[in-house]
Amino acid sequence: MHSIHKYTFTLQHNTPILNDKKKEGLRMPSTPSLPIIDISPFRITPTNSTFTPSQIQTAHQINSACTTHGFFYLTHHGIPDSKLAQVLTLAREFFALPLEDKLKISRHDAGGPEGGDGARGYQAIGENVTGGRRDMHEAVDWYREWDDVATREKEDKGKRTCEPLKGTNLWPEEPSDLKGVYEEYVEEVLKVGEAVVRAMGAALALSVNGKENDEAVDSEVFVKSTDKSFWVMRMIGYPKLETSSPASSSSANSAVDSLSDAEMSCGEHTDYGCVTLLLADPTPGALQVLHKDGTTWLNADPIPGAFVVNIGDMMERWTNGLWKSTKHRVIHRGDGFRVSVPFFYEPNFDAIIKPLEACVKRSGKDPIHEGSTYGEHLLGKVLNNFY
Ligand SMILES: O=C(O)CCC(=O)C(=O)O
Ligand SMILES: [Fe+2]
Repeated sequence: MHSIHKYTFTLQHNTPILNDKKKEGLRMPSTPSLPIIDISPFRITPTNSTFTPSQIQTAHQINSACTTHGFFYLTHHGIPDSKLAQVLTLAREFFALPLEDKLKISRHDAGGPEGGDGARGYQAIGENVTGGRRDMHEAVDWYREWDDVATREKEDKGKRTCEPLKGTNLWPEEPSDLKGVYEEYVEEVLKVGEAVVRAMGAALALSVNGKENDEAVDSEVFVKSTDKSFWVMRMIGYPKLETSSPASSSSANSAVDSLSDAEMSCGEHTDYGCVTLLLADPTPGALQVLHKDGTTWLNADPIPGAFVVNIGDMMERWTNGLWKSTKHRVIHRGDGFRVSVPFFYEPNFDAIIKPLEACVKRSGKDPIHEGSTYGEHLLGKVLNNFY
């Protein structure tokens, strides 16, 4: 256990708050913080296989961030602030609608008469469950559309039943410009995702290749496996939690265990895919990231114009655990209604994800997984309510 456990972490300053008496004679531990990474060197398609000095610098920062935290801030990604603001404003406008309007695009179970696919659509507050507990948020999910969707709809001849994940996206009528703005946003954020996984490939190649390995990492491996990314975009609304704060604690377990199921905005989890690009409104103190020590929760407060980026379970599998997908959670006790729009930049549905040979050797461990397609992994998640 920590002898000093009452720290408040904020991202810009990371200042541990101690009372004056305790400050005296105390050697301050180094304060953890999430790194800030400029992705601009990787926004251009490489013309040859050598990296520029600025790419090498960014790649090293990515390797360090993914090894240490699995989380970082991403700047210089090319999406204007005005566009990010528009996406968040539209989310806020949608969630402010009467429930009956939001229910018009409800998510339904796959195979049922409503034509749901168990994945796309709106979930009201408390419908989403994480780790067996109801999450106090509402959300709409959109996925990459299938290329053959028009043919399938014709063949369906009005039966309106659907296999898991095989439906089409549900867009609200109001706000009327939401669909157009969000579809444009998807195109832009896909480019950011590509730049990030290109940088991650470079980071891995630079850190692993030539280090007692006869295998090398192809730095384009993630770009190739995500060129038809089966992405998910989730628009989330969080009402302020009404219940009182749990006993102040830096212990992950005691904090979680003392909460009833009504008290989590989004329960502790890792993301199940490749790379998450999180856009969130400025509400501080809501998103918390579990530090490597396994007990300290760090506030990942938004930095204006930056994405909070984290790696998911598929990246951990690819790297055979060299990079960890980190636990995080949302506890929104701040002011007002919080909105966030995470974009999950995922592998292609049929991409086979298994530990890269060079990473297996570097890790000195047996492969952590025998390999499966991303689609199989995702279907397992959908069928088990994303456990
Ligand atoms: O809203 C947030 O800040 C994070 C949401 C999240 O972790 C998720 O949807 O996976
Ligand atoms: Fe998450």
